[in-house]
Amino acid sequence: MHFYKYHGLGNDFVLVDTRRQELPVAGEDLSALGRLVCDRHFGIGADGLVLLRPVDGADIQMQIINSDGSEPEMCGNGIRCAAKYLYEHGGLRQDEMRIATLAGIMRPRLIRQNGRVQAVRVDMGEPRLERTDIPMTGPPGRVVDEPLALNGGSFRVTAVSMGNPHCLIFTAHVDRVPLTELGPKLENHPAFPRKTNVEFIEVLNRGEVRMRVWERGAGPTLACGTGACAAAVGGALNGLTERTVKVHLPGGTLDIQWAEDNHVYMTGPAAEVFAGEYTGRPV
Ligand SMILES: N[C@H](CCC[C@H](N)C(=O)O)C(=O)O
Repeated sequence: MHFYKYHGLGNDFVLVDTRRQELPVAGEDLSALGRLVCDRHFGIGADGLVLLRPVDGADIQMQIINSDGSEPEMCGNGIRCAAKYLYEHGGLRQDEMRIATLAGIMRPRLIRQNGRVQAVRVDMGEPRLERTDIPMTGPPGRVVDEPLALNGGSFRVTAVSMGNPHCLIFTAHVDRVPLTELGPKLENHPAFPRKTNVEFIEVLNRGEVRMRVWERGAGPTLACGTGACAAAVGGALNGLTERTVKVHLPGGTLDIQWAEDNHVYMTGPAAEVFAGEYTGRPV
């Protein structure tokens, strides 16, 4: 199976264009393929598998498989990588693209200089704030600075969906958060019927935050695009930031704008690392 390896600020993906080849899976067992391909010892190694497929009503469809084999609705860093791949290798020589995902049609726009893709600005659509849309259990309404019981205590959380669920916790010192202890407990908290991504956010000023993320189905990653979008929305909802925010992650910085049209725009890089052939046994 021919693949490309990309990353968005260190959040890395194996990218497979299924228009040109069959997948080495029996019976579409994509979960098993995702787990194997993403394994950093028994496979290629990545936070996720990005599959590009033909589709009606958009330029292409992007399907994501997390490294634990689960299938999320959307992936922000992944869609920037997909857009760059499509322009440079995938035969889509256009700057504005429409990529169908389970979270709806996303609209990346390439920012090019000297023929190379320097960055990608993605219209990530509207945030979902209603509790049932996160989804999260509890009474109807938004989840903004609400107590969530954990470990015998409670955390003040804000919940935002960008098609995939995000549990945001604002903290004074993000470097002191025991991410590997709290991440899985919050990811699997019973209040989130479809689990959740978890973001710890330190507000530096009204235009900048620092963030660490524990991703649903992937664990700690160096960056999370949908998480950065959720953080900008959550910061504004809590009155802590403006609606245009620089989100500093361990892997780098994303520029997020929650615009007046209620769409969230994410701008950041995408990097091609290598191309290769997966010659392991089919799954
Ligand atoms: N693990 C995430 C999907 C990938 C999101 C992240 N890589 C991004 O850049 O948005 C989830 O299950 O919702």
